[in-house]
Amino acid sequence: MRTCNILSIAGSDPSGGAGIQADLKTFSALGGYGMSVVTALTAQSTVGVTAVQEVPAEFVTRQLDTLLTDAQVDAVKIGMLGSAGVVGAVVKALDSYAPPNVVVDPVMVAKSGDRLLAPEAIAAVRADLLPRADLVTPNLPEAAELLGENERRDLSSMREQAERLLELGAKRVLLKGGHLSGQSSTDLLVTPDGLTETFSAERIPTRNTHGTGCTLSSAIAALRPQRRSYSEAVRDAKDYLTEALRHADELDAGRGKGPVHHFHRWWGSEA
Ligand SMILES: Nc1ncnc2c1ncn2[C@@H]1O[C@H](COP(=O)(O)OP(=O)(O)O)[C@@H](O)[C@H]1O
Ligand SMILES: Cc1ncc(COP(=O)(O)O)c(N)n1
Repeated sequence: MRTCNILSIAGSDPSGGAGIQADLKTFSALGGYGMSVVTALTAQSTVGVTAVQEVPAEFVTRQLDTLLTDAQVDAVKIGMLGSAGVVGAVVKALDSYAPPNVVVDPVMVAKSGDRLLAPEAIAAVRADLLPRADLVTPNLPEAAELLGENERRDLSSMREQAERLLELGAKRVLLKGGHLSGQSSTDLLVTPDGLTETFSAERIPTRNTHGTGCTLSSAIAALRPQRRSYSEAVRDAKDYLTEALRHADELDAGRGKGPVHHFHRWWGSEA
């Protein structure tokens, strides 16, 4: 079988912990061939984001058209989009090229607290992008923003919120519970057939969680073409992320919230 092409449409993080850089490392670690369309440049370290330079929407379209008229992709991970114009450019490309396995991580705010999506672009993500997603992977604050509700922090509210997110049009929702406290870190996968699956992992005691969301969504995109279902891809992606978190303290990438460690020797070669 040929190696799967996995495309990341996301912003650049020079610290290498999140964004395009994390996505490409994840794709490689999991046996995919990584491609990338850059939507924004950030000036960013483990401490925070000091500036954002958007890529003009027309140039995002140019990147997508140039790539997708040539290459066939097996999955797409969508991360930071920045503005409503860029959301529109990505939506147009999804309609034109209909790539399979579209995983949307609706990135809004970095771990450092800096905004990565203009507030006025949230409506475009909700109305135009979610209905084109095979899977959307919000964290708890993003779920609340998309639903226009207050943030909830317990499992039964998470279940209700995940079901309401499905009504916005995504085919599946993985609501991530990394922002909860407790001994385990639990995410919920909800599909339109009414099935809810719980994915729980040991909570790793580290402050080095920069890029966990980017890594999880990229791992799902890389694994979905290599697995039988989203359920299997999410299970293995979460294992990969948990191990990347377990090894995060081995890195020294700055003074702030450090990145997770993409290191495939410990993850095995099954993928
Ligand atoms: N300390 C941790 N130990 C284990 N898993 C974690 C930890 N923190 C986050 N996760 C997992 O990382 C993924 C991303 O989590 P979350 O923090 O909710 O999203 P985001 O990075 O988008 O804010 C989820 O699968 C979550 O369960
Ligand atoms: C370019 C870019 N994309 C996404 C994130 C979110 O990652 P995190 O929530 O871990 O800070 C980020 N910080 N930078």
